Amino acid sequence: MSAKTLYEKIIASHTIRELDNEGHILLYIDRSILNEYTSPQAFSGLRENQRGVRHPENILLNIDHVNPTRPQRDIHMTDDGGQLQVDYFRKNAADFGIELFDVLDQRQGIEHVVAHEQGLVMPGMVIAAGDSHTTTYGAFGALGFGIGTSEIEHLLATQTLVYRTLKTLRVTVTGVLPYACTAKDIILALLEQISASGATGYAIEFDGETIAALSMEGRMTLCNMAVEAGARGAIIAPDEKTFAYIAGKPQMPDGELWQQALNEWQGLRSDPAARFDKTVVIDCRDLEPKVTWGISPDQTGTITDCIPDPEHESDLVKQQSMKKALQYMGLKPGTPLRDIHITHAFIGSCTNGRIEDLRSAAAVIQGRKIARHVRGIIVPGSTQVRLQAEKEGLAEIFIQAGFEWRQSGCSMCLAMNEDVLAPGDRCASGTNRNFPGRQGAGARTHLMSPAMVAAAAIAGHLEDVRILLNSGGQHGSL
Ligand SMILES: CC(C)[C@H](C(=O)O)[C@@H](O)C(=O)O
Ligand code: SF4
Repeated sequence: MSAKTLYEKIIASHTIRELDNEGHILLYIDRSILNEYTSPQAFSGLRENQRGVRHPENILLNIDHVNPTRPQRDIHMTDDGGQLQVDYFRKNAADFGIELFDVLDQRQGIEHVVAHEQGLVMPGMVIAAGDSHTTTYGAFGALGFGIGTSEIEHLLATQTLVYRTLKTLRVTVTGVLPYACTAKDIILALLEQISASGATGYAIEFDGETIAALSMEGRMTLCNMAVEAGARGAIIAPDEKTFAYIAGKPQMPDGELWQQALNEWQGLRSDPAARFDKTVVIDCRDLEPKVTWGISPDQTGTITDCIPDPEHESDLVKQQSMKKALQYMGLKPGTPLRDIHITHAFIGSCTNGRIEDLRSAAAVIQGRKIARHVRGIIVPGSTQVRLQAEKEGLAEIFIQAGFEWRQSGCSMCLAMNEDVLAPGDRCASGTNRNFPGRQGAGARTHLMSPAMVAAAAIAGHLEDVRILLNSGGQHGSL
């Protein structure tokens, strides 16, 4: 048998049959998590065609995109469109017998935070869902990818998908992560290196000493944002850290079954002789905290940099997109990134709304106040994350510093509820997308790690978190 990559092994174990010679297969899908925003037409399709859901027990419905995150949890949405979507979602859950995590459910949150909290993601699984950041599950050695509405309908009816196999891209990350750098900085560095389309057509496998040293939450941040490079899948081979993290989660097997599963999972790694279609190496030794200055996540710099000058860019296509970005962002070439003033600071999302993210932000914020002109908002990734942060005293640190402390949801990551920026607002954001209008029409987004958002909130402008960590008594590490 020829040597295989982990991706190829997972695909092989889920292939029902090959459909042609061009890489199309019928793929078995273990689980799916659907949200109120991308699933309505799929359910309408089932209803029109009088089809049922093949395996309702393998599907989870979870409200996260349009719900308000005001401190008082309310089951009502703020706009009629959102209310319609949620009402229909609730009806679909009831009519098709699918479990729903509604807004008052203690298990609710952003789907990519909820899934692993509940133990729904296991190494070796294939999870397809109506959301592009389903790649997050790669952190556990599962293949996760986003699908469109008609595919959701197919999946619901058959628990399978017609799938085109991808090429494989190995991203080896080496070096000890420098002080104050996080998984977010690694993924922004990768985007800068390979561009926002550098992984289109590929499934990524991350490996290397830096990945081995990353926490599970850091690995999730990395796999989550791999989709911003175009990857429809980003896997990390499961290791002892993975098994320790998932053990005991509500839906994980235990006892004899857990032992059997562990034995299986040990084999989930690429064979040493496996061939990848492409390899990229990211050397972290000189990494510094990163921020985006443009309207694509690959328009990224180091916080100590200045805005680049498009006139110095020889690639004309790139030059044009830089000009467009600077125009939208209201920025001039040569401006130090640290001189960019912000109006808002947002920490949340499925990229950086987990407990470790909140801890790293709190380490910077503790004992400080956010700048007077900055509105700071923190939206925990899930209700469980919120409760944990409240228990640990993090919420109190944020509130004392002047942040709004919210309920969980996607919120200002994509501004589909009432958390919308106004034209001209500029936000330091721990999220994943910065295209025009993402956080509100005419609003400007700078992506960075949660610790960097915290630093910007305090300083009132984009700031090097290392400066804050080095000054002021009790501070010192993330
Ligand atoms: C709404 C949904 C289609 C979308 C996605 O698929 O990623 C959203 O979650 C996002 O982050 O832009
Ligand atoms: S938090 Fe943002 S990126 Fe994640 S699912 Fe919600 S909208 Fe998409």
